Amino acid sequence: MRSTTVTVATPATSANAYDFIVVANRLPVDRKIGADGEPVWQRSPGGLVTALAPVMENNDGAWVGWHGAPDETVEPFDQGNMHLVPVPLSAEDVEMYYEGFSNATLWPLYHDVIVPPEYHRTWWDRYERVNRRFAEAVSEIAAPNAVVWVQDYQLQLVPAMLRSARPDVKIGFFNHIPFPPYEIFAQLPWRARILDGLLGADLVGFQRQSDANNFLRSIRRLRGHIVRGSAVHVHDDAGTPTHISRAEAHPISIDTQRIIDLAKSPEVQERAKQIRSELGNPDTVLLGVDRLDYTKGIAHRIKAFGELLDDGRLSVGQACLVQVASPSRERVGSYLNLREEVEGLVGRINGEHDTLSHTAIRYLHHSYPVEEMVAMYMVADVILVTALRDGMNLVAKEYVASQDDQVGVLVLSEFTGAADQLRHAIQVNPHDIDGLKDAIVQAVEMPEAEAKRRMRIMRRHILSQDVTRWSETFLRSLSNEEIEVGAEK
Ligand SMILES: O=P(O)(O)OC[C@H]1O[C@H](O[C@H]2O[C@H](CO)[C@@H](O)[C@H](O)[C@H]2O)[C@H](O)[C@@H](O)[C@@H]1O
Ligand SMILES: O=c1ccn([C@@H]2O[C@H](COP(=O)(O)OP(=O)(O)O)[C@@H](O)[C@H]2O)c(=O)[nH]1
Repeated sequence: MRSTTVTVATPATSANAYDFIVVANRLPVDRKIGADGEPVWQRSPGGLVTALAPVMENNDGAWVGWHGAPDETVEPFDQGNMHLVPVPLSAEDVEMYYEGFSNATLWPLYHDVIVPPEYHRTWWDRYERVNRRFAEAVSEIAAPNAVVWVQDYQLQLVPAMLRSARPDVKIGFFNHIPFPPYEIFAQLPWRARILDGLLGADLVGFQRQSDANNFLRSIRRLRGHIVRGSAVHVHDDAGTPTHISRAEAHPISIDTQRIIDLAKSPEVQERAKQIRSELGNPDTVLLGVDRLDYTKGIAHRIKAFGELLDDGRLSVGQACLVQVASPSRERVGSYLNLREEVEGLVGRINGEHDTLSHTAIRYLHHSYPVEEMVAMYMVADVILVTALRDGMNLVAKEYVASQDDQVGVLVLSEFTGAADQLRHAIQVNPHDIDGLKDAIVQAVEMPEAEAKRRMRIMRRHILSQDVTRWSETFLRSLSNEEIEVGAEK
C-alpha cells in the first residue's frame, strides 16, 4: 500500500488545544491531483461543507476530517481562519467505511431504501475502526471541557467513543440526512450499536421533527431507556443512570447574506446575462442542481420535462432545462448505474427534440464554484428540486436567497427537509410524474405577481433563519441555555 506524507503548512495543532471542535467525515477542502500532476486543494462537494465552512470561519476552533485522498497522511494546517486536522484513510478504509458502510449501507437505508442497502460484516468492522480513529483524533486535541460537534451518519459511533475517553467534553451530534422510521431502521443488523453510539451525545440534532421522532421511537423499541419528551434518560447495562441525551430538530440553512451579496455583484450579474445568451435566450430557463445521486430524483424530473416536450406543452427554444449533475461517489455501483440511466435519458430526449440552434437539456457533469452557482440561479426562471428524499437541500434555499430582483419559481419536493420551511414553493410528489408535469407548467406560467408574493414570504424566512442562526441555536441548546426555538433574530 502506497503512503505519502504531505506537509501543507506549519502544523497548527497541539495536544489539548481546542475549546471548540467540529468533526466530520470530510474537511472543507479535498486534496486532488491537478492536470499538471501537482496536488491542488479543491472545495469538497455537498451541503455539509457549504453550511459548516462559514460557521468555522467565524469561530476559533478546529475541524477534524478526512482530506479526500486515500493513503496519504497530511499534517494539520490552516486555511483562512480555519484550523484543519486531517484524519488519514487508507484505500481499504475508503472502500469499506466510506463507499461501503456509509454510502452503500447507511445512505440508502436512511433514504427510504430507494436502492437496496447492502449489509456486510467486514464493512461494519471497518466503520467501527474508522469511527474510533476519528474519536481518538478529537480526544487528543480537545481542551478540558471543550465543546465537540460531531457531524453526520458516517460518524455515528463517535459520540459514545468520545464520551468514554473524555467524559469532561460536551458532545453534540448533527444528522444531516433523514433518520428513517423504525420499520426501516430495524433492518440494520447493528441498529442497537448505532443508537448507543448516538446516545453518547448530550444533544442529537436532526433536520426535521419527524427525524427526531423516528430516532426516539427506535430508542423506545430497541433500548429500553426512559424517554420523556425530547429527553432520553440513558442508563448503563446494570441499570444505573448515566446521563441525559436530548433529540431535537434544528433545520440547517445557508449563508444567506453571502448569496445575496453575490447576486448583487456586477460580475455575477454580467455572467448571468452571458449564460442566458449562450443558451440562445430561451423564454424560460429551468434549472436542476444536484450531486449525481439517486436520492435527488434527477431522472424523474428529466422524464417529466421530456414528456412535456413530447406532449407539446413545452417546446425547445421556448424552454431549456439546465441540469448540473456534479460528480459524487463515483465508485459506488448504484451511482455508476444512475449516471448511465440519466445520461441515456438526456441523450434520447436531446436527440428527439434538439434543433440546430437550441438544445432541450443542457447537461453538465461538473462541479462549479459558488459564484457560478449564483449566476445560474439568477438565470433560472424555474428551479426543479425533485428529491425522492433529502435531509434538507440547500440548493432550494440558495435559489430563494439569490432572487433579489428576480421572480423565480421554486418547485420543491415534499420529501426534502426544506419543504418544512419553504411552504410557499410549489410542492410536489416527484413519484407522481403527471403531477410533476402539471407543477412544471404551473411554474412556467405563473403570473409575476403570484411568483413575487410567494418569493417574498420564502425570502423572509431565509433571511432570518440563516446558517449562523442554525449553529447558534444548536450550540446554545447544547450548552443548555434558555432559548426560544423558532424566534426571529
Ligand atoms: O461527502 P460526500 O459523500 O461527497 O457527500 C456530500 C455530502 O452529502 C450529504 O449532504 C447532506 O447535508 C446537507 C447539509 O445539511 C443537506 O442539505 C443534504 O440534504 C444532505 O444530503 C451528506 O449528508 C454529507 O455528509 C456529505 O458531505
Ligand atoms: O456544481 C456545484 C453543485 C453544487 N454545489 C453546492 O453544493 C451544495 C449542495 O447541497 P445540498 O444540501 O443541496 O445537497 P447535498 O449535495 O449536500 O446532498 C450547495 O451548497 C450547492 O451550491 C456547488 O457548489 N457546485
